[in-house]
Amino acid sequence: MTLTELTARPDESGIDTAVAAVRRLAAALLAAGGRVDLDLDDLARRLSAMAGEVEGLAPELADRMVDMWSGEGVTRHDPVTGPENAIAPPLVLCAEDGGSVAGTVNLGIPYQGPPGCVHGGISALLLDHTLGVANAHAGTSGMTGTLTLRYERPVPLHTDLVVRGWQERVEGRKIWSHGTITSGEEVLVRAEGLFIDKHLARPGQEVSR
Ligand SMILES: CCCCC/C=C\C/C=C\C/C=C\C/C=C\CCCC(=O)SCCNC(=O)CCNC(=O)[C@H](O)C(C)(C)COP(=O)(O)OP(=O)(O)OC[C@H]1O[C@@H](n2cnc3c(N)ncnc32)[C@H](O)[C@@H]1OP(=O)(O)O
Repeated sequence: MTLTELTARPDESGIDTAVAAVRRLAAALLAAGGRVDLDLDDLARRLSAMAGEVEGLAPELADRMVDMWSGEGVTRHDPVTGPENAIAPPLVLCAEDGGSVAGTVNLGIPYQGPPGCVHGGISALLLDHTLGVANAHAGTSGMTGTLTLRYERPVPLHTDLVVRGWQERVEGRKIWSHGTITSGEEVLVRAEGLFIDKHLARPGQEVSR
């Protein structure tokens, strides 16, 4: 089966690799903690200088927003799949037979809630977005109205997890979608979402789908 990718796979050069380095640094700082044999004040100065260098190059926010939301932009900057977003794992979602979408992700300590486990809000974030992509894939999408999660088992860190979503049914402007996070055969989290077919205008464009 050839999997159709619905979200952006990170590029191996350019912005995606710079963002991947930032993601790695955030995880490394969290892993190291404050009691390391390193001049953290000096490190902070060097990192702040780098941040200032990039900030100084950024276009006007309004222009950047137009750029972000044009073309495939929707898949590049979001906090779940976006390779340009350092807080995204990032999750790559593919279409599956039967209309569902799914991707595998392995989450480290920046996403920790209970000891050694993924934070419940992170599970909700991954599922909210995955259901949204499943809706877009099915052809009728909208904004999340209500999202209900059932946390069946603790979600382990440092483990391959499959995040899956599919659209159940559409009635008028209401879209019901379901999803799961699984490890092997075991369902760890179940989600039910009620999305409302409403679309905000993308910056620089009329309302679009
Ligand atoms: C990267 C993110 C991109 C987001 C793009 C969005 C679209 C997708 C496009 C491409 C897809 C690609 C990727 C997308 C991936 C992820 C998507 C992320 C999703 C989000 O992250 S999105 C942010 C969180 N989300 C909000 O920020 C919503 C704030 N909220 C509102 O904007 C309104 O509140 C709204 C629109 C919900 C309703 O407003 P409205 O005025 O259109 O609705 P109205 O009153 O006409 O009700 C009509 C019928 O829906 C029922 N109803 C109303 N509200 C309900 C609710 N909350 N729950 C359950 N049922 C509800 C009524 O009870 C009535 O039912 P009935 O007809 O039976 O009486």
